[in-house]
Amino acid sequence: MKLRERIVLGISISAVLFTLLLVMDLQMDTGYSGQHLVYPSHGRVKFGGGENIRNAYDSFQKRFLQKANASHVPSKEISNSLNLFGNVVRDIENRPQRQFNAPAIDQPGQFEAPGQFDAPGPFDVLDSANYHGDRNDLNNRRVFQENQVREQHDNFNDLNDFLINNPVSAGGRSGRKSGAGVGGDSGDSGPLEDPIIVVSEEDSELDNPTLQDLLGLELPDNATILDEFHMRISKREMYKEDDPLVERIMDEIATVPFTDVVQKEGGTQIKLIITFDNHLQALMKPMRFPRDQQTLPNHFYFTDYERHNSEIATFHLDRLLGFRRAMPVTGRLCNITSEIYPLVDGELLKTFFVSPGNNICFHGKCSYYCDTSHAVCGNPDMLEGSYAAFLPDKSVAERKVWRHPWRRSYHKRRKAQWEHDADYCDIVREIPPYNQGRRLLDLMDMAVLDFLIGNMDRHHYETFKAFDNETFPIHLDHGRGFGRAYHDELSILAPILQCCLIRERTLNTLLKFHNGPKKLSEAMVESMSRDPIAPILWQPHLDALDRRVKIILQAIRHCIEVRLDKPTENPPLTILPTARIKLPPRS
Ligand SMILES: Nc1ncnc2c1ncn2[C@@H]1O[C@H](COP(=O)(O)OP(=O)(O)OP(=O)(O)O)[C@@H](O)[C@H]1O
Ligand SMILES: [Mn+2]
Repeated sequence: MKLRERIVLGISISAVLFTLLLVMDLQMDTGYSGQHLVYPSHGRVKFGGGENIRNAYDSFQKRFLQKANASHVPSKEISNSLNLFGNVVRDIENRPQRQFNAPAIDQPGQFEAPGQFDAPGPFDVLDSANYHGDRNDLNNRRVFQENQVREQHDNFNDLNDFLINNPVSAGGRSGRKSGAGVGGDSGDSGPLEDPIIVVSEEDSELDNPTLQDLLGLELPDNATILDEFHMRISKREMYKEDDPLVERIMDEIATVPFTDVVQKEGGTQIKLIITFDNHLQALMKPMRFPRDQQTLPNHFYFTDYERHNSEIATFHLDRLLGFRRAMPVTGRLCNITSEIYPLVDGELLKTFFVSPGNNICFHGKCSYYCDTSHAVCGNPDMLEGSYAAFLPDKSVAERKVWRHPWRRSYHKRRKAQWEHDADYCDIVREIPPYNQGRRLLDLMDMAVLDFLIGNMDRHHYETFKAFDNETFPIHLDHGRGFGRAYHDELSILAPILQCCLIRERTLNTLLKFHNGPKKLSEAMVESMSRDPIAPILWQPHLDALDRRVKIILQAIRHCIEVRLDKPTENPPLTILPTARIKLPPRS
């Protein structure tokens, strides 16, 4: 082939590959199928059609030319400019001894091993001069304490009334007469434009096929209990309420010997895929630091270490809230030397070492925190981790990946559209799959879950393809919750605050936990008490759960008051994250 022909061929292939890449990226918004979400330069969102080429170009500009916006993983350049690693090292040096993950073996008693995890009095850590959290949070702690003493219990009777009289069914939006039946206090008000509380069909048992039904799967003779669990995953939930398989799977994952350990490819932090003697598999995230260690004040949400206890606690929370959209997760203590080291090979094996303190460590390969100075270390070889039962293999049950409409920008200066567009929800409401059915309500549920745990890292979500669009979003990846016990991040509630929308059942559940007799924190302690590495949550995080339930209820109350033009005593909740000071201009 002549040189010219080769060049032409090369350019053609690049063009085809580039187009493919572009198409795949665009499809992410609609879960790899359906219509494309595109933003014209002004006005409302339109769907692919006549303007396809122009829109594709706009999207291309957004996604690629403004590259940092495109990914939830900050580039190396960003992390370097944050002096990320430097901060961590400094912080570890400054941290009081008792907070080390793996103290040298000649400091017995300092490691918070399961059973011995001596949940500190609520404020020990903060009272020490060495508090490593956000300084503002210290003030919040005082305010929260004072409020607790001063405040009378508000049982949100107005919301209860509204619940009884007002909800509209998910299919009934077209009528837009949702407020017509408003009774009680609000009986004199006119109809609402949009429903606030929606009765979803999820309570019904109808039309709830399982993966087994839809994929025509048969359980082989040697099937594991996890295979059985997978077959029963249904269109509306990962597992049925009180399904005995859930506890059985957690018990087995917590006790059965390992037979294989490999590192999970991709992702930002190290995760291991563990195979057990009974052929079950789990995704393991190792403990990084103790439960009372707050998010490092110099870390962004996307550079925060993941917390194994957050993965565990969030599974329990998801179940208590009645969502049942997460895979079972249990804690487990393992011996790195005898249970992991003999089973690993290749690149992972090369990263094992003994630290100067004689603890067994490894760091694996990943884009963050996978080097000697950020190794995972045992005490001296015992390591806590979270173990999430594996999802069905993608070859059995394919999943769709969706961009979360309220994802953050993952750029240290740029903002996401929802942060400066108060009407952002109106845009989302018109885009499939958010324009009908359950999906928008599911995002509200996800916001409830994320707000309660303080997770700011929900960039994508996944659904099972077999169930099409009228199915639950899988609740995955909760390693970044429970980092700041004295800060309630209202921006996580943006979907609820901007849409003024919540599923009736979720609101009922929140009211139930708020008014008791069992508070959410109590139900959580009870639910997590059987975990092998209980207690899972530091008391201030449990207190935060109860406090945040109330904030969500206040947000819904505020929505109703504004919609009904009622005088409101409550100031609006602001969704903007705490303003950060700016660097002064350089002369
Ligand atoms: N229980 C599970 N079983 C099988 N696969 C899982 C499970 N949990 C998560 N995954 C897959 O592994 C991927 C990475 O997991 P996860 O998001 O928890 O880790 P991560 O390091 O936080 O990744 P990222 O940094 O990309 O968000 C997920 O996108 C999901 O597809
Ligand atoms: Mn993640």
